[in-house]
Amino acid sequence: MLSSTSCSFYLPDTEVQAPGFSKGRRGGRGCSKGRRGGRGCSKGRRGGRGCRSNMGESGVAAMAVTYQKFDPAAYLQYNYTSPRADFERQDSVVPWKLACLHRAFTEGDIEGDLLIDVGSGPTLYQVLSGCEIFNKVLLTDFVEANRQELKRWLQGEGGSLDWTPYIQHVCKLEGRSPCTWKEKAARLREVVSDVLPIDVHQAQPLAPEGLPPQGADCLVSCFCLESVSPDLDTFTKALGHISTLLRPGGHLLLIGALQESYYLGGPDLRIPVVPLNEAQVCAALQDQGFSLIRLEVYTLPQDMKVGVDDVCGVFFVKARKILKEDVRATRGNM
Ligand SMILES: C[S@@+](CC[C@H](N)C(=O)[O-])C[C@H]1O[C@@H](n2cnc3c(N)ncnc32)[C@H](O)[C@@H]1O
Repeated sequence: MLSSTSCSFYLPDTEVQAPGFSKGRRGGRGCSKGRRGGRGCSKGRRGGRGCRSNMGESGVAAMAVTYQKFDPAAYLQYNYTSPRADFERQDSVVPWKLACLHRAFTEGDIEGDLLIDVGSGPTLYQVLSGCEIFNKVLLTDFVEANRQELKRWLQGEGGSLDWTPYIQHVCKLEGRSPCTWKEKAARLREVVSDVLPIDVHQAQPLAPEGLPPQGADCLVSCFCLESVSPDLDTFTKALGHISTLLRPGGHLLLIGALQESYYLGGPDLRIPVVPLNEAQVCAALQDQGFSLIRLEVYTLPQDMKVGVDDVCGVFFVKARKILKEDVRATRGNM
């Protein structure tokens, strides 16, 4: 059985409930430890707004420098091979992420033309379900080496990781034979129209050329915002920046680390992460105009803690960008 739970949160004006979910074995708040809850001047629910300023900005600049040393092949080896990606194991984290994404994409409420993946890194797993729904998918990353890694796979040159077992696994989730994996790989190569540079710390994270003015129909982003933000305030702001890429009413699928303070982006490259708990994720979403549909939590089994980070769990969020008229109605009620 997966160490997965769905959670309910009661925010000031929103009841956040996981519809149609039964509580998991742990029945509650997953891996919230309350042990760190933010860095530097972060305090309480939102993490001390008053102290943002130079600290956040210099932290962002320092992270940009650190990321120039990111090693795609090492990162893939640490996080996307066994035991974290063991398709024979029900409680392995990668199959859990693929199942969350598959379910979210196939519930019938996500549709449109354009899917943007924010901070793709060197990975493709996050768009394996969405590529069947959207005719256009944009992959994005800050680091040139990651964009090159993705382009190599898209051009059929292989790459640092063999994605075949991932594609086969998603074929199975879709009720198809794993033997059809080549069709799915071809579909992905067909619909990914570009691999673009992005910076989530900019008010306009992507160059606007070629993007529809109304925004994408769906965003997916995995392990990006908390891994590039020096504090909770910067994380929340980055969420607001990527929200500008999404049309009102569009969906956001967000996967991230819980209570993680660092991960390895290469041998000897410790990248700091803002440690988050579920309530902070929910508060940031509400702050930036998202209405939460579902939050699920996966707790890492002991043997999945392989020493490349201090992650404790993983959250999966399905949310919707609030329509302008709903924002007005919400404000009217305040
Ligand atoms: C932990 S990795 C996540 C990669 C991948 N999405 C995954 O699920 O494994 C964080 C990614 O954020 C990217 N990144 C770093 N700074 C960024 C920024 N300012 N804006 C957007 N992405 C950034 C990194 O290059 C890296 O690929």
